[in-house]
Amino acid sequence: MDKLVIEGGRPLSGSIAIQGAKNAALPILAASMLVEGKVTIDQVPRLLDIEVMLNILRDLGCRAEHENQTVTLDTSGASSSHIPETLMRQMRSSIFLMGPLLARYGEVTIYQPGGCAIGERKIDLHLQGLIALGAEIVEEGSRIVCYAKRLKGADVHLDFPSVGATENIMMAAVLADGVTTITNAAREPEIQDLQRFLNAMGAKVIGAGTDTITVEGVDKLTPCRYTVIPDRIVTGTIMVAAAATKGSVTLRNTYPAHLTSLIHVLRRAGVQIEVDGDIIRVGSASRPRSIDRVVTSPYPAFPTDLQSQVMVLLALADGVSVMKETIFEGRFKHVDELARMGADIRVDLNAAIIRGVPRLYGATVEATDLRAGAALVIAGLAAQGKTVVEQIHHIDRGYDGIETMLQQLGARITRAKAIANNPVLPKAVRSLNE
Ligand SMILES: CC(=O)N[C@H]1[C@@H](OP(=O)(O)OP(=O)(O)OC[C@H]2O[C@@H](n3ccc(=O)[nH]c3=O)[C@H](O)[C@@H]2O)O[C@H](CO)[C@@H](O)[C@@H]1O
Ligand SMILES: C=C(OP(=O)(O)O)C(=O)O
Repeated sequence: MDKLVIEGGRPLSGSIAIQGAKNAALPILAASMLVEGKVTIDQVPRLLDIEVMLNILRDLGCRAEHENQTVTLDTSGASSSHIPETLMRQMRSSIFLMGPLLARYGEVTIYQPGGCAIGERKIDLHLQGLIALGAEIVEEGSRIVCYAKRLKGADVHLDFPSVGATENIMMAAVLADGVTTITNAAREPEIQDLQRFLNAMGAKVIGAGTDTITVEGVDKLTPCRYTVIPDRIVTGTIMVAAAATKGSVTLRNTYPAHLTSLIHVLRRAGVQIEVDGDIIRVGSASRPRSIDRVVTSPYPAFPTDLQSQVMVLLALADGVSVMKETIFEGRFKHVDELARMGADIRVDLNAAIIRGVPRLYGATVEATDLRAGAALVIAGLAAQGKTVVEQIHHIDRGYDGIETMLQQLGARITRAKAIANNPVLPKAVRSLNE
C-alpha cells in the first residue's frame, strides 16, 4: 500500500487550479447510460472511483476512455443490465447506475453497493423512489433485481433529502411516461450539474437546487459534450490546509457560491478570505479562533464532507469548539488518529468537543475513509515533524494526485510507493511485501 510522507510546519503558498467534482462526475457518467451513442465529458478528475465507474460501464458493454481530464464514452454497444457484485462493492456510487439501467432496459440486477465505512448508508430511499415510478423490486440477500417495462411519472416524497436518491430518481424519471415530481429533494450543486447534463441531452428537468424537482419524461435523448463543475470539497480542503498552515493560497477554477457555509465558518475562525469571480484567496497569519458550534447538514448548510478537515483547524484553535455530525453516524474515525498527533478531542455521541492545542506533532496515522484521510494530510502539513499517512487508497478516491497539488503549494509531501509495486526490486522481495 502507498503512503504519504509529510514534513510539516511549512505554510502553503502559491496558486493552483481545482479539479472537476467527483460527486458530479460520477452520476453524470452513470446518466450517460440513458442515451445511445458517443458522450464526451470534460473536467473529469483521475480518481479511483472514476476508474471503477468506467470499469463498470465497460463491463456493461460501453467503450470508455479517460485521457487527460476528458472521458469519451460510447454506450451504443452496451447490452447488459447486470452489474457484477465485485464491481458493485468497490464503491457507493455504483448505485447511480440503477435508475439509468432500469430506464434503458426495463430491468436491472445489482447488489448492495460498497464504499467508505462512515455509516450504515442504506438505499431504501432509492428503492422507494423507483417503486413509486412503477418498478417491481425483488431483494435476495445482497442481490437486487428491479423490473419495469416502462416507468411511469409519479409524485415522490423523500423522507430525507438524500443526494443519491434524488439523483437516481431524476435519472430514472427522464425516460418515464409523464411527469415526476420529487419533493424534499436534496439541493446540492452536483444535483444542479446533473440536471444541466440531462437537459443538454434533451431531457426536461427543472427545479434542481430547490427542494422540488420536476421531470417531464421524454422518449429519447441525444448524446452531448459536457463539462463538470469544479469540486467544492477539494476547494474547501485546500482552503482549510492553507489556513491550518498559516499560509497564503490562491485557488483558481472554483465556484465560491458553492462554499458559502465554509467561507462563513473560516471567517469566524479568523481566516482571511477574498473572492474574485472564480478565484478564492485564503490567508491566515495567526492562530485560529475557536467556534462554539459547527453542525453538518444537507446543502446549503455546512457539508459533512468538510467536517474532518475543519476539525483539524479547530484542533489548533485558541479555545474550545464543538462540531456536530448529523449526516453519517460513523464519521469521527479521524479523531483517534488526530489524538496520536497531540489533538485534544472528545466525542460525545454525534458531537466532537475540540480543545485547541498550540501545535500538533508528526506521527504515523491511518486514513480510515476519504475525508478522514484528507484531514490527516492537513494535520501533517501543519504539524511539527514527520507524518506518515497510511491506507491512502481512500484519499485517491477523491483527490486527483493530492501530493502533486500540495507540492505546487510548496508542501514537502511525497508518495512512498508500496514495495510490492516497485518494478526495480526483485520479484521475490516484492512478493514478501505483498
Ligand atoms: C457520490 C456522492 O455524491 N456522495 C455524496 C452523497 O452521498 P450519498 O448520496 O450516499 O448521501 P445521502 O445524501 O444519500 O445520505 C445522507 C444520509 O441519508 C441516509 N440514507 C441515504 C439514502 C437512503 O436510501 N437511505 C438513507 O437512510 C444515509 O445513510 C445518510 O445518513 O451525499 C453525501 C451527503 O452530502 C456526501 O457525504 C457524499 O460525498
Ligand atoms: C462520502 C463521500 O463520497 P461517497 O459517497 O462516494 O462515499 C465523500 O466524497 O466524502
